Amino acid sequence: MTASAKFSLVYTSSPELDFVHPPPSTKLGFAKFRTTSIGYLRNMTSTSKNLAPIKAMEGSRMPSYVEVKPNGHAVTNDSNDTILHKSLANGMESDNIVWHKSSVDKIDRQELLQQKGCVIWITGLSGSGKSTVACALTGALHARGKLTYILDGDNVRHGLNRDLTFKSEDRAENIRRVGEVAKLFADAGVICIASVISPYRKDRAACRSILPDGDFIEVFMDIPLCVCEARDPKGLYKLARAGKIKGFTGIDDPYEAPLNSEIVLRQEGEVCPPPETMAEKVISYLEEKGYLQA
Ligand SMILES: Nc1ncnc2c1ncn2[C@@H]1O[C@H](COP(=O)(O)OS(=O)(=O)O)[C@@H](OP(=O)(O)O)[C@H]1O
Ligand SMILES: Nc1ncnc2c1ncn2[C@@H]1O[C@H](COP(=O)(O)OP(=O)(O)O)[C@@H](O)[C@H]1O
Repeated sequence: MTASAKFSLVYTSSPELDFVHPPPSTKLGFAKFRTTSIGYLRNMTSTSKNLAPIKAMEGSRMPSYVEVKPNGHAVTNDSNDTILHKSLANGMESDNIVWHKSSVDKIDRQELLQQKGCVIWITGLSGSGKSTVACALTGALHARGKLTYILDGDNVRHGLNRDLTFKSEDRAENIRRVGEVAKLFADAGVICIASVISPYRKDRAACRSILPDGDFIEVFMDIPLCVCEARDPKGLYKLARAGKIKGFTGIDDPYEAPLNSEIVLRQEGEVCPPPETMAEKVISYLEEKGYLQA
C-alpha cells in the first residue's frame, strides 16, 4: 500500500474511520473515510482513492469525528486540536509531509494569554481607514492587556510579499500568504489584525476556510470611493486617475464588497465616526463572542 495522497495527514484514532492498515496502536497508517466524504477528497494521487494517511497521536486528545469538507479541509469535533482543523490543504505540492504535534497547544497558549486567538480581517478600498482602525484597535486591546499583532498590506509587501505585484494572481497570492501567517498568529493565541484591501471575495473566503469556525472575523470598511479618493493620503488615486498607476483598486481594478461580514464600519450620514469608535465596535464583538478571555 502506498502513501501518496497529495495532502497532509489526519491524526486520529476516530471510531468513525475504518483503519485498514496498520492498526491504530501503530504510529503511521491509513484511514478510510466514510463514503460520503470520499468524493470531496481532492488532489489524490493514490490508486486507492478513499485512503488518506493518518498518524496516531501518543498521549494526546483524540477526536471522535473527522469530516472532510468540500474544500478538502478536515474538521473534527475537537475544537482544541489545531492539527485537525483544516490540515488537508489543497494545492500541497509535497508528499510525505508529517505534521509534528507540540506538547504545548493552542489552548495552553490561550490560557497563558487569557484570550482566544483569532483573525480580524479588515478589508476595504485604499484610503478607507483600514490601517487607522487597525492601529486604534491594537492600541485599545493592548491597553486592556491583550496581545495583538497587525499584518498590514503595505508593510507585508515590504518583506514577505515583496516579490508580488498588484495583478490579480499576485493579489491572490498576497492574500493567501497573509491568511496563512494570520492563521499561525491565531494558533499562537494572538489576536491578529490583517488590514489588507483583499479585493476578491474568493481570496477572503479561502482565508476564512483555513480557520476554525468563528475565528475569522471580517470587518468591512464600507466607505464610499469618493470619500477615499478625497482623502488620498498617498496621492495614489490622483496618479491612478491620471493613468500613471494601472490596475488601481476602485479605479480600473475591481473591489468585491463583502456580502456577509461579521462587522461593517460605515459613515453615519456624511460623517465618519472616529477610529476609536470604530475600534470599540470590534472590541464589543470580541467581548460578546468570548475572545477576550481564555
Ligand atoms: N494598484 C494598486 N491597487 C491598490 N493599492 C495599491 C496599488 N498600488 C499600490 N497600492 C498600495 O498598496 C496597498 C495595498 O496593498 P494590499 O496588499 O493591501 O493590496 S491587495 O490586498 O493585495 O489588493 C495600498 O495601501 P492602502 O492604501 O493602505 O490600502 C496602496 O497604498
Ligand atoms: N475614521 C476616520 N475618520 C476620518 N478620517 C480617517 C478615518 N480613518 C482614517 N482616516 C484618514 O483616512 C486616510 C486613510 O486612512 P488609512 O488608515 O491609511 O486607510 P487605508 O489603510 O485603508 O488605506 C488617512 O489620512 C486617515 O487619517
